[in-house]
Amino acid sequence: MIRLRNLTKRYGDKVVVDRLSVDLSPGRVTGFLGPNGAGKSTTMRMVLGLDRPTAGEALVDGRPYAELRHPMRRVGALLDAKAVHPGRTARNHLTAMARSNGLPLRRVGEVLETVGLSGVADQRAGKFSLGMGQRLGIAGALLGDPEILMFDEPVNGLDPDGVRWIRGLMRSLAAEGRTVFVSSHLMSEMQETADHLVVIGKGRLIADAPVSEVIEASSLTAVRVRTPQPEELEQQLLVAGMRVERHGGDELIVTGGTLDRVGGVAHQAGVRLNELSPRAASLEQAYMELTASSVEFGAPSGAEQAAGTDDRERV
Ligand SMILES: Nc1ncnc2c1ncn2[C@@H]1O[C@H](COP(=O)(O)OP(=O)(O)OP(=O)(O)O)[C@@H](O)[C@H]1O
Repeated sequence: MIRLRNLTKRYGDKVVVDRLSVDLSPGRVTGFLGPNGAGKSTTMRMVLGLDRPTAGEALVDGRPYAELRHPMRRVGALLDAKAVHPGRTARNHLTAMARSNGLPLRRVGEVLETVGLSGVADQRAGKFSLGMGQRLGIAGALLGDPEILMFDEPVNGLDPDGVRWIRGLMRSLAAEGRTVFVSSHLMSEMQETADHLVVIGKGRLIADAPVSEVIEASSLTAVRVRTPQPEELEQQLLVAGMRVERHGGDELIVTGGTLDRVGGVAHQAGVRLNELSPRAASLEQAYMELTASSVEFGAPSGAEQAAGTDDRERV
């Protein structure tokens, strides 16, 4: 378990991570999302003791990383896949890591197998493609067979096959009861891979919730209803505080209410329904709304203009 308590990092005047308090639980993949510069890498670096918090703390199994007796057996991380000596072979790189951390050398062969690099284990890492480099970085993270894994943008630059492989790997690590914490900018990928999300913007917590809740909270998540009595139902839904759009003769698109609530209102009003179905927003749409006011770099998006600034309160 990773526990962040009021974790704060300042560089000069700039607050990069701002009083972040989150628990990352075992047995699930937690996606770590936020616009460029939001503070994701800095947070991960503080968990690993690579950056010192200005205030607050990042605890691994109740202790700061620096106080762990066998850190690589507790936490494995991929932060920068390029942090490998280019002249070393994959096997030598992992062997050196295993030796310096007191890990059994048999793990080298095992993790090379897990990441699919056994066939190129004796080639120099400097000659590796981006995807092979990522796999080698992941092998390093797995070397100590740790309960906690952190991956900073692990699918960066991977082909679809590699992306699918990483998804399967993370799911299986979580299914084994491990804590998996992964940052990514690929929302469709996170929607497939993560169980839970931590979203930050400008260093602050915006959301800490299951993926399904983040999506449900989007204003674009709606309920589609078809009824032969659209006027009557619209009236009752408006009275119940929901928003209704009429589409065609018998179709209503309802926002601001769950499937159950819409069904309940129809039932109470004695309105017959021919269809009652969810229209889920994508995680990307939900994310764009949530972070609209936290994007530091880049042009404002359509979602930002549409979403206003209060949406982050909803999750
Ligand atoms: N050593 C440093 N000195 C000064 N500022 C830094 C340092 N490291 C990071 N920052 C600043 O902290 C902010 C957060 O950076 P960080 O890399 O943690 O964000 P991120 O969410 O991982 O971004 P990205 O998605 O672009 O990787 C940025 O504005 C960055 O410029």
